[in-house]
Amino acid sequence: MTKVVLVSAVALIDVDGRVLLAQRPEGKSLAGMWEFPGGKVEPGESPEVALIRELKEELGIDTWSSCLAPLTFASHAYDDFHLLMPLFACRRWDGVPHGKEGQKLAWARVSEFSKYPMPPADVPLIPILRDWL
Ligand SMILES: Nc1nc2c([nH]c(=O)n2[C@@H]2O[C@H](COP(=O)(O)OP(=O)(O)OP(=O)(O)O)[C@@H](O)[C@H]2O)c(=O)[nH]1
Repeated sequence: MTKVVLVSAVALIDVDGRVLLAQRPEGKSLAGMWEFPGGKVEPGESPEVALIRELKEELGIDTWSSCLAPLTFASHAYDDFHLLMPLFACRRWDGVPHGKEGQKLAWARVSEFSKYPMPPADVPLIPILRDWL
């Protein structure tokens, strides 16, 4: 039976309309792929709370539930689990994002996303983000 894994992710959007992508480090699944910041929702967490925690842990920034607008979601069958991933949009945070776990970051226009290979689950999200921005 497939396990559904809930992962919360965000398109952080800067004043120029660029979106932050983070590269998955070596040694992890999908290493080298560029993804939206976020991570697994732990038991007892809402997607928003999980995202706020992950943004602090991974990027060293603070944001708030009121700044997280639901945008779309990914639903993708990986070999070993089914990913369900709400994608929020966020334009307000405190601090300057930096890769606290050594991951590379890139601010990219959606029109440049083809330069940044993304996990298969993320591919259908790109035109939605492009039309929305
Ligand atoms: N944060 C994030 N995760 C994504 C995206 N697209 C996508 O398929 N994922 C998958 O969602 C899961 C996120 O888990 P995670 O980031 O909290 O945990 P992890 O690095 O330890 O993953 P792992 O257990 O697969 O190694 C990973 O399997 C990752 O490949 C995305 O755009 N952002």
